[in-house]
Amino acid sequence: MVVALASRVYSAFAPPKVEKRKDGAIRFGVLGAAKIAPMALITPAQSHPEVIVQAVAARDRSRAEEFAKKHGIPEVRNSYQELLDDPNIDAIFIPLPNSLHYEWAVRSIRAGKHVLLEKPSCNTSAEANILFNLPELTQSPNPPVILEAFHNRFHPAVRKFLSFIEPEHVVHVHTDSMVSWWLVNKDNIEFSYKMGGGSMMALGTYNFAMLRMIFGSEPVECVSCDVGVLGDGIHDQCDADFRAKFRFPNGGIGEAETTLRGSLLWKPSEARVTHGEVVVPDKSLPDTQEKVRTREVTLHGFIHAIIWHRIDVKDSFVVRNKKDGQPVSKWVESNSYKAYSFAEAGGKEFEGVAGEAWWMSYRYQLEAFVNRIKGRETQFWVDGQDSINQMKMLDMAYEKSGLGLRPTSEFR
Ligand SMILES: NC(=O)C1=CN([C@@H]2O[C@H](COP(=O)(O)OP(=O)(O)OC[C@H]3O[C@@H](n4cnc5c(N)ncnc54)[C@H](OP(=O)(O)O)[C@@H]3O)[C@@H](O)[C@H]2O)C=CC1
Ligand SMILES: O=C1OC[C@@H](O)[C@H](O)[C@H]1O
Repeated sequence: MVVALASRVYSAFAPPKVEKRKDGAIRFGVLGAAKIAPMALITPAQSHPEVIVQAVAARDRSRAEEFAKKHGIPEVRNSYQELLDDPNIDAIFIPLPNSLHYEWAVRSIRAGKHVLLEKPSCNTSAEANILFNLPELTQSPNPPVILEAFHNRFHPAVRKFLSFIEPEHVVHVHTDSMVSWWLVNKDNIEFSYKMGGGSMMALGTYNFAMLRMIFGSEPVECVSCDVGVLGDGIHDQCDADFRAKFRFPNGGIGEAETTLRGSLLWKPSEARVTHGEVVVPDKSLPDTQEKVRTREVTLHGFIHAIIWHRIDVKDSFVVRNKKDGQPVSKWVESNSYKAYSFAEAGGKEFEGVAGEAWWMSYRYQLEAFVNRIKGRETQFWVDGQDSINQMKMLDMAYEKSGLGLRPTSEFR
């Protein structure tokens, strides 16, 4: 197991470099010399024959030059806008602070570029509503493609996990995620209100997306949202951690908790789903008895599945008398699964979906993004309405927390 992990992670971060297609490769421009850009785009692009990271722009040219040199990016532009104005650039990657996502995504779309937009897509649902309903996105022919970079949703582990879930029967979900305290400095954008900071924006949004996918619906209410702040009087509009509870249309409760000041050692994120009782047909039983199943499904590692993940499915069965509910027999069936590739995930719905065990979620995401641009089929996607709904959930939680929404841009 340790050898497999080491080999997988090594290949994920140092992937085989493939030859780029002479015609039709997508040329990316990157806005900002952001920390996440190598992992989210530059490294995954190395193994994609149809992706070339062509240029980068930073607020300060020398910073962009240094970044370009370090990551083998051939061109540097003097400003973000200059990159958007370049006719040789097909797609823009936006790993800017959250408060700038909306403006630069709108500018990119208006410049006719495809957009890979870091999560969360915007600062508020009001921004998301405008962005994902831009008229350019439905133009014909060849509308630009925009994708909120919810990388983990493209990983086979998440898709396999979802395949065990029966959304209408879900009664409770627990999700947690963390970043160790030593990875996030208080001067980072995560703690700047003006930049759209907060643990829900940075990390909790993954928990929220899991809840939305598990219930297969949108929350009707944020029942509670308790936040912790640094308490230094400077960064206190940003949640350093939170615990929220949502009610979904079927009456089920989804809980999410996250911290940006977690323990020294990493704990994989976790989503634990409890189903209510379901009567399972069983012809071998007499008419006076019924078989009932309750299922618990847990995904350990829903954000960084490439490092390690495990899916546990525990089915508890009871055969009982219909008349008085008295149990006749009880047993538990437990199984664990992993899915680093769609081939490993198995099953009809994953047949033929591309991937390698060493692909990071970002690489799976890039595959889908390119396929969309090329008009090919994509098995999984995050569409504009999905991103708008995601922002609505974040709005709900921030409103409930008392911290208030992150600032909405005045750019139109
Ligand atoms: N998908 C994932 O796994 C992750 C996604 N993210 C997301 O990516 C985005 C960027 O995060 P991260 O890479 O950690 O952030 P960084 O702080 O490393 O990068 C942000 C970039 O934004 C640019 N920028 C422009 N204006 C400002 C400003 N006023 N203040 C600060 N920076 C500015 C800077 O570019 P310049 O070089 O031009 O100065 C900087 O390089 C966020 O939206 C975050 O949520 C973050 C971590 C993981
Ligand atoms: O987007 C993110 O995903 C992974 C986390 O480790 C990171 O802090 C967060 O911003």
